[in-house]
Amino acid sequence: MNPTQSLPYLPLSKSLFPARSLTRDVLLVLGGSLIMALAAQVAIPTQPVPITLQTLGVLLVGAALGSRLGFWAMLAYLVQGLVLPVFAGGTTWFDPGKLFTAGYLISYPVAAFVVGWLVERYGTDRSPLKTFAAMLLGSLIIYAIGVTWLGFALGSVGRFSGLSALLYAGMTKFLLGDLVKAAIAATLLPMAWRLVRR
Ligand SMILES: O=C(O)CCCC[C@@H]1SC[C@@H]2NC(=O)N[C@@H]21
Repeated sequence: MNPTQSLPYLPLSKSLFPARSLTRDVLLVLGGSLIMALAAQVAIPTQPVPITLQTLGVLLVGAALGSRLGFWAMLAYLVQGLVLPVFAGGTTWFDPGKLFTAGYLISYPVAAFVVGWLVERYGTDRSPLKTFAAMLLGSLIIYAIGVTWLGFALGSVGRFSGLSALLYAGMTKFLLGDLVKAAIAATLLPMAWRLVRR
């Protein structure tokens, strides 16, 4: 049995396309990974970690696809990065900068799963405030994994210069942007639901 079957709320995509089929799921997963690839191209190349729209993409795709498909969409995105320039600023896994940003990328399936599960369990995407809170939790997961990885990566090349420098380079400088992204998601998702219910 599908473990998410008994959860009380449908994510947006399954409400729009209720007929279950493998084709629907594959198209949603590919669509989700395409949104990520596009979001990654909106990037400001700061060092060692760029500013990008990926976090907004992860959280929106996770909420709209639900836990299972959101997870698979992020996994598909990570696999595409082996051969296609789908990561920040048109890069692949073979870009040297991935030494520092791989932790963020690896966190995306986990964050999308958790945000999708919150939607399916509590209907968080129906309310701006709950969407905002779910986005912050998703971001926390991304930073927990991303910053930990970044610390080890900087250490491995002799560039680790203390916890506060690490937190600034890997998290603090992005926080204002994250609040804006969470606010955008908190506006878009409940608005989409209002349109769907018409
Ligand atoms: O190399 C990549 O494609 C991944 C880039 C990771 C960017 C991280 S995600 C969280 C934080 N917010 C941003 O805007 N940038 C960093």
